[in-house]
Amino acid sequence: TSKMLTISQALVALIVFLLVMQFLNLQQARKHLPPGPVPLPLVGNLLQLKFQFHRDLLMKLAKTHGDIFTLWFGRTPIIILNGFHAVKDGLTTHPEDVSGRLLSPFFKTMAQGKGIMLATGHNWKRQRRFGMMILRNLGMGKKGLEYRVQEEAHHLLKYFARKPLDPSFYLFHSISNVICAVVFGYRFPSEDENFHKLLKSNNRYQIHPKNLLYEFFPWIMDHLPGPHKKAFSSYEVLNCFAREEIRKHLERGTPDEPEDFIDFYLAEIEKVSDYNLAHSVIDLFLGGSETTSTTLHWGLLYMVAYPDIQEKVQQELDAVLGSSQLICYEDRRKVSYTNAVIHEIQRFSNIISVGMPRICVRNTELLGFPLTSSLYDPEQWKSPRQFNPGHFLDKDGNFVSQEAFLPFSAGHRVCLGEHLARTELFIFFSNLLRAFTLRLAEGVKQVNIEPVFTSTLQPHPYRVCAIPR
Ligand code: HEM
Repeated sequence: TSKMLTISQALVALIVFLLVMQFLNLQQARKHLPPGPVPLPLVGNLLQLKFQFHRDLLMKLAKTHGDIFTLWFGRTPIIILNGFHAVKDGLTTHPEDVSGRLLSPFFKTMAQGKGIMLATGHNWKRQRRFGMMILRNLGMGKKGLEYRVQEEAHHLLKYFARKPLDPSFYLFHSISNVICAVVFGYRFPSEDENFHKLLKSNNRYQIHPKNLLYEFFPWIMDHLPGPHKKAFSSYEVLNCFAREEIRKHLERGTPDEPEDFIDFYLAEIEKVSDYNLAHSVIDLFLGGSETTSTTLHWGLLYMVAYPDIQEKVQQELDAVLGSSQLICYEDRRKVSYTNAVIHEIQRFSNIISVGMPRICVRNTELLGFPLTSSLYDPEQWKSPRQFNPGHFLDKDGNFVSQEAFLPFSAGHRVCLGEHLARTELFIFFSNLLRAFTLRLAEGVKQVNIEPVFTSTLQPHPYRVCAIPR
């Protein structure tokens, strides 16, 4: 036993030695990076962060360490940019340098660096340029993007006439249908079984704290059950669906006038040698569904919480747009107050409170770059923690845009769907408020405007009565 003891003592001593060495190495590495809390061996700052990136905690750390600070994700340093100036400078001063995406084991297994959102370097550039060109081409013509949005808004009004309801599913359904129409060329009826499968897959694709285990031990977790397996199988459902749609498009051949994203892509396939289409399709579906519908979900809740603001929007819409005119995105210029309210909904809900990680492509010691939003920067907004459409109005009530309004991020990877998202927000919101007055469902006394922290910030579930006007 004394021999055993010495072996185990030697093991313990070795482990302690390695931990101390790692601690010292970390201290050495920290000297070349922005300041930040002291990292521990193995976990870095993950214990202090409670294994998540929480907006308020990050903003608190910025108060102590400055607007550019370093956190350690295990042995990987991650630079956090906080507030307008740090975010803007960090993403736009050398935009090319920070245009990489952190391809962690979890995301690597999922998308293999293909498509747009999780790709880096040459492949990303080509897929992104291609995606943007197609969306621009689809924007033109009678069946263009705006037409699709108007069509979906029209369907949504029918659902809202049933009351009281939890609006989240209907919003999500309509917004994903816009993407389906754009990408696949058709919309799904609400009862379609395939569509429900797709929507369910979208919900599961989230960065679950438990998936962190996969980031550290992918080779072990590959053989164990857990939320990572669910996320992978959901992604596979989307992947199969996308591939099946591509097959159908190939079978029927490309029409002379391409009608949807897949048509355009296939018409160009000879010019783009490799096959990233399925992943680009998934990126548009994932990037374009939950984001916009969650923003609208917040918007309706704020209207219930602030009925005087709701009434002012309705008065403006009635006076300027009338009760039956088809609402176009261009109309936003005529309704300053409504436009300001929509911007304030995006600012205040701050749904992507910690942005998508970037990596430096020039620096060999790649750094991650999640960033807290500039939307709550006290130096940029009069009352950052209050819902106040005045943030976007001058003293005469005209709409004014604000530099610090960066919900779609900035630089070379700025959101690809920004124009579509803005069109959707305006057309959906104006149509809903023109048609209905929103009130809390009977018996519900309180409105909770605090967020639930998931991958995007979500409102707590609520039910509204949509009273036809
Ligand atoms: C309110 C709605 C939306 C918000 C707040 C939003 C926000 C964002 C943000 C913050 C990023 C990360 C940019 C970065 O890396 O810095 C992003 C990327 C992206 N978004 Fe959106 N988005 C919205 C709607 C959409 C829509 C409708 C689409 C689809 C057409 C879309 C497609 C994408 C894609 C493909 C990317 C990846 C771009 C790249 O990595 O190059 N988004 N979005």
